[in-house]
Amino acid sequence: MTEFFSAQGLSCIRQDRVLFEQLDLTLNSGELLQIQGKNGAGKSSLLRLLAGLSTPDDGTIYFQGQLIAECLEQYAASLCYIGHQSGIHEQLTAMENIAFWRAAYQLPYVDSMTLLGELGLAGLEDLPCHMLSAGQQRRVSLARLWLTNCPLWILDEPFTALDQSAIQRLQYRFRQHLAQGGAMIVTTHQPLSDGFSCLKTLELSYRW
Ligand SMILES: Nc1ncnc2c1ncn2[C@@H]1O[C@H](COP(=O)(O)OP(=O)(O)OP(=O)(O)O)[C@@H](O)[C@H]1O
Repeated sequence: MTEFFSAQGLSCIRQDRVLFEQLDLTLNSGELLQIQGKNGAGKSSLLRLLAGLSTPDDGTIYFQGQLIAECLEQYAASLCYIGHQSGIHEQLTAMENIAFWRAAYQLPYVDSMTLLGELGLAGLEDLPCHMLSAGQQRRVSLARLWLTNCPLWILDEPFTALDQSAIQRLQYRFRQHLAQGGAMIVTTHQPLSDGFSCLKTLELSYRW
């Protein structure tokens, strides 16, 4: 059977420092890989490689049996990557950001008011996002996870700036995605709650 996602022999060098080398990982449908490590260990750098946003110094990455370097467009269409940056248009409202993502990614209709209400943003739908707090902006950014039908999610510190209720809601969404056969790779300094039966962890050690 074709593996869902795998990487072999990955190396990454930044400013003459080897962040990691000869790194292997595999991910199957329904699995969550949590990448942990100290500040500067190379977690975001690894995620950017896995998302196809940068090129490894060595090694190969496969998605559904194909080298991602050889199918980047198709890979990008299967991937929902949310990095440190919120990725929202700050001059636009939460409603307008959702409308933009729906149009850009040709996503099916969604009741944006209801979704924003579920995300705890009721009453704030029509404010430009630059007027929202950091946690509220993060919630708008993460609304994409309720819109997307991409099978692979790669999320860099998704819990940053979120309060406990938003973290719980987000972890519930993670479980839905995994139960539907999706897979995800996440960096977080926060422990995940119980209930992730298919949790793998990878500890990146800080190398000098
Ligand atoms: N584009 C780049 N050019 C040069 N150096 C970089 C680049 N990206 C990252 N680095 C360096 O690589 C190292 C690892 O950075 P990275 O952001 O991957 O760490 P991290 O584990 O995600 O850290 P944190 O937990 O603080 O987010 C850092 O020392 C950083 O300065």
